[in-house]
Amino acid sequence: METAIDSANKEANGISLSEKKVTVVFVLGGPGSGKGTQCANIVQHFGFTHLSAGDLLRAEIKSGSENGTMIQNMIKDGKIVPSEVTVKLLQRAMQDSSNDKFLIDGFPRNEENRAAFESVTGIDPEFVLFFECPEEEMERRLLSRNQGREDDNIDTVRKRFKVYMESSLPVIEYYIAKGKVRKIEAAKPVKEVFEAVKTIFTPLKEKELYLIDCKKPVELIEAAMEMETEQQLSTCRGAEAVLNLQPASSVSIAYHSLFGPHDDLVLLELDEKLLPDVLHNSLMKMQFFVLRPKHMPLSMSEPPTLYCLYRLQINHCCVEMHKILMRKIVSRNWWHQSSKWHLVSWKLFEVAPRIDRLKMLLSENPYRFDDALMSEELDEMEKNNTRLYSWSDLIDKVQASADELRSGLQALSAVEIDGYWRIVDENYMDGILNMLLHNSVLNDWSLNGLNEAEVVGVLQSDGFPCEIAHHCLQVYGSKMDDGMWRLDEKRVCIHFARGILRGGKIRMDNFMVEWMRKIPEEMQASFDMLTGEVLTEKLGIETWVYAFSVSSLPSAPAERFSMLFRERPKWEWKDLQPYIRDLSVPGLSSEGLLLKYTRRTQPTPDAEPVFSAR
Ligand SMILES: Nc1ncnc2c1ncn2[C@@H]1O[C@H](COP(=O)(O)OP(=O)(O)O)[C@@H](O)[C@H]1O
Ligand SMILES: O=c1ccn([C@@H]2O[C@H](COP(=O)(O)OP(=O)(O)O)[C@@H](O)[C@H]2O)c(=O)[nH]1
Repeated sequence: METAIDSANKEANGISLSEKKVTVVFVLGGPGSGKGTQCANIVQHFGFTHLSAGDLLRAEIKSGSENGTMIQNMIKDGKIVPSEVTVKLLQRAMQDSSNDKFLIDGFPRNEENRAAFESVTGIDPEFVLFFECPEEEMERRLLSRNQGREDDNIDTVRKRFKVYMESSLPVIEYYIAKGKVRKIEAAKPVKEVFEAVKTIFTPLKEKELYLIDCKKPVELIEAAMEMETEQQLSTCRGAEAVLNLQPASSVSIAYHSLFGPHDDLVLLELDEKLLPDVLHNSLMKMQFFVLRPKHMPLSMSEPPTLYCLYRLQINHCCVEMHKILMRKIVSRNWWHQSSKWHLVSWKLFEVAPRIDRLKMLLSENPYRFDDALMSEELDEMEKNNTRLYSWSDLIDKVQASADELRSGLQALSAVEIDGYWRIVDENYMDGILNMLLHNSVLNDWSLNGLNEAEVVGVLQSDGFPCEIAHHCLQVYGSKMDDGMWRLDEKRVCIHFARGILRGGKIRMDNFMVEWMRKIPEEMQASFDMLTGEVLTEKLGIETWVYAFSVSSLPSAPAERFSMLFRERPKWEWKDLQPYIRDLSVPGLSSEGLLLKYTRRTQPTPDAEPVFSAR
């Protein structure tokens, strides 16, 4: 019904459909599936205007229009009224309304309806709400609808079902292929059906969103932001889209029936706490699942990070992420049964792993001399209270695959002690390295041919735990083919340089003297070794040197560049390069990175280019 305010608006504004941005949701489903009933609920909760094509046609008959008799006969026969009539009625109703959100119920009923609406109004529906209901249930409902409708008799009902199967279902299939269909299991009680409907209409921001991490880590926060742009949810290519996800690309996937029979995917189950809800078909909980490409093996001994499901809660101003560990695999049959699940959209977005988080976690509680003393006595209680992380804790907390985590741990020189991954305190490492070097002099060991058992034995007798002694060899040396270890000149020299610079900025000449004094006699240090570790600065005629290690910088490019430009507003390429060469952003070359985050200037054509903040 047009309200007084509606008419006033129309008069004042003369709004035409093309001038206002209109949101349309098509509500489709067989006759008696409950479209009208649920539309009334949606109107109340979500502020849409309900336009029932059938009601508009019946009103047209009542109004005594010239088409009245034709429409009446068609309805009596369960046939579809010509598109031009229906589209005109719908168009007029939308124009006459001051609302801009419409539920169009019972239309388009065939391909011709759909094409005519699209070409006349230029409107593409936001999505299609599809009520799926068995025919017997629809028939039962129609025959007891009791609204005095001429077409709710068994003969016309059968004809309507036939028309629905032949003409209307293809329209639904058309929208399924476009990823626009949100299917509702409509044979349940009205209230339950509405619960499912509600989750579809609830604005994304208020919803808990569940993202799948397929093949590669997924940037959840960016993904969530992207999801807020509704248009981007519309492109959907089903399971193919997941399987073909290219690095650095993003794709929206609506979960729909095209997924179901896909042979390459299996469904994985997740947190046990959620299982009862899912199994009992509580539609509210249906967002929880994970797709796993079948060709990827799943090892249950290691949590399968590659295929984890993330739960995202978007509050007013912050985005919180929880990863839910999967605990069980659910059989494939379950997947097939899942066709009744309602539709959820995801956005996948590939990014580099979050290794910074690993550094942060392990730095909370580095392994120190005290730990070595108390390791034996540390009971479980204490271990739980101190921040220690096992492999599975890290897999759970760091957004990276198992391989990426492994190389991240290696880059941090982390070591597994008593089942927990630890970074060893620098002073402690300094102590053990010095002890090794001291023993090499005492025992006349060559730093190019260290016997593992002998070194570890001696270090143990000096009070270092066996794991730490092995770790020392690993961090500062490499194992040779003959099983002996050789200390790596560069790594040892860098270690001592870092130790000196921990005290702060120092004059270059003093630094060099002290550095040479510290390094073992057999080794040769050169300042080039410290690329990416130190920066120099001219103060008057003196050159000073200070620690600025690439390993202490964040791995996210934006943060990395901001830190670099905070350190120095201008960088020459030779200085900058060591600090960015490890950055990797899927889909972005190093040139691309520079373009994105720096401004390049070249005072004269043959001068070195200089990079500053964008
Ligand atoms: N979920 C439901 N369970 C039982 N009866 C229902 C349900 N939804 C609707 N009905 C009843 O079924 C009949 C058909 O519903 P209606 O909303 O008019 O369907 P449609 O608009 O799809 O033709 C109505 O009498 C309605 O009260
Ligand atoms: O776009 C439409 C919508 C309805 N109808 C006619 O109106 C009847 C009743 O449709 P309605 O959607 O009101 O009833 P339902 O199918 O939901 O029971 C249909 O059988 C058709 O004959 C039509 O021709 N075009």
